Amino acid sequence: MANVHSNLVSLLYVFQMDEVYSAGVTVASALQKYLHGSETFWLWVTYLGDPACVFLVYFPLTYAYRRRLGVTVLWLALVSEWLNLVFKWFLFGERPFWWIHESGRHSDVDLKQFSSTCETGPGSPSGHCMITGAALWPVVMFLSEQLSQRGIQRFIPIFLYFLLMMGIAVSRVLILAHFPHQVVAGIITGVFLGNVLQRTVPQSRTFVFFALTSIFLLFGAIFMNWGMNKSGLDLSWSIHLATKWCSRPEWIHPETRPFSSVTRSAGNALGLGLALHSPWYQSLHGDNTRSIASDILCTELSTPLPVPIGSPDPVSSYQKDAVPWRHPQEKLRSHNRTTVCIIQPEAHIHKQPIDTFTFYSYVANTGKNSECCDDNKRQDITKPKCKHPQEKLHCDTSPMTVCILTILAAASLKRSKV
Ligand SMILES: O=P(O)(O)OC[C@H]1O[C@@H](O)[C@H](O)[C@@H](O)[C@@H]1O
Repeated sequence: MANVHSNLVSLLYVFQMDEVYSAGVTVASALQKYLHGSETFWLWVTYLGDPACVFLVYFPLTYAYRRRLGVTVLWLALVSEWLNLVFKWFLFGERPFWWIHESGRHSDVDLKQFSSTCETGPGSPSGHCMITGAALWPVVMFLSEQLSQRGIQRFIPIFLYFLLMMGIAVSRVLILAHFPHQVVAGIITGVFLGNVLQRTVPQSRTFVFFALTSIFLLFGAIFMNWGMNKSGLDLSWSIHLATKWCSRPEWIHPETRPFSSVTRSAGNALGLGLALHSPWYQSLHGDNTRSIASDILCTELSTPLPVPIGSPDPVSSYQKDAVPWRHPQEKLRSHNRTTVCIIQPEAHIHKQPIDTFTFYSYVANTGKNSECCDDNKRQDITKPKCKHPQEKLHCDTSPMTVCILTILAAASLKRSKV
């Protein structure tokens, strides 16, 4: 009886969600129609809302202005980015660019995809709205406090904040990355988190606190992922749908995969600890320009920490007209053997090289190009990693980063006699 009841509830839920998604598609279709011609502008707005922008642009800028404010922005960004992923794993939100195909609605509407459309994570709530919204909230509060003597002017930062948030929301719906209710949920959650978390910023905590936070974020997500997989939930469902319905394989970016954001949050927590505690950083403190430079460097260095995001080797750097090829079943026959398909497959049509991960996923999910390679059209490039000087640089990044961070951490611990 309980089973029948829960089945009825989930049926009702699916039915209602389909109604909501359907209404969302109508809104997206209207936006694409009325905002036709200004797509480049909206792609820029989407870029302004990208969580990556918080780490690489908003954080250094606010830090240069007020050290405390900068640290608050970074802390809020990394905590809300992690929470956003957890919400997404539990809420299973669809994205319009794949939902219209899966539901069969694509024949009723004429909708276009863009270069930023093909996000590979679940859609609910919007990370652009939630993470950027949370991270910028303390900036808004700070600015309106500064203007508190000037009467009505103190509302200008709040007005500009909501204008930006609305713009980001519209851009996400327009490019089919989100349904309207997902961006609204993102803004509400972002404002709420910004408000609550700004009171918990660990400005004067030890390096060990940041190291433990980093470990918690990384392993907490891995453990959660493992637990959900064990209980039968396939958390890569969104990656499969995104690669299946993205209209161009080169628009699927590995860095949008859910686990990339975990490594970024964990890396930034560690980077923040190092920035606040390393003697190297302390010696630069006081000189604003160099402080900013060292800050950006710390963030940049910590970003590619443990990076389980698939094959790193860019295709085009050593053989422009070839795409690495490995048939999913080929794995059974030849371990660690990568071959290059001399006939340029799908990527050639779009005149743009694509990376190995994207290509594998595209083939695995769409079944396209499966006839591309036969044995005499392949060139064996066993152990291709770091073959080209440019690739070497790329491949060497992670060990180098770990090495530098370890030295800095050791020096910092020695100095503080922990
Ligand atoms: O949920 P949204 O708005 O698509 O945004 C989330 C993702 O946006 C991507 O572009 C980022 O690279 C990810 O790290 C982030 O998690």
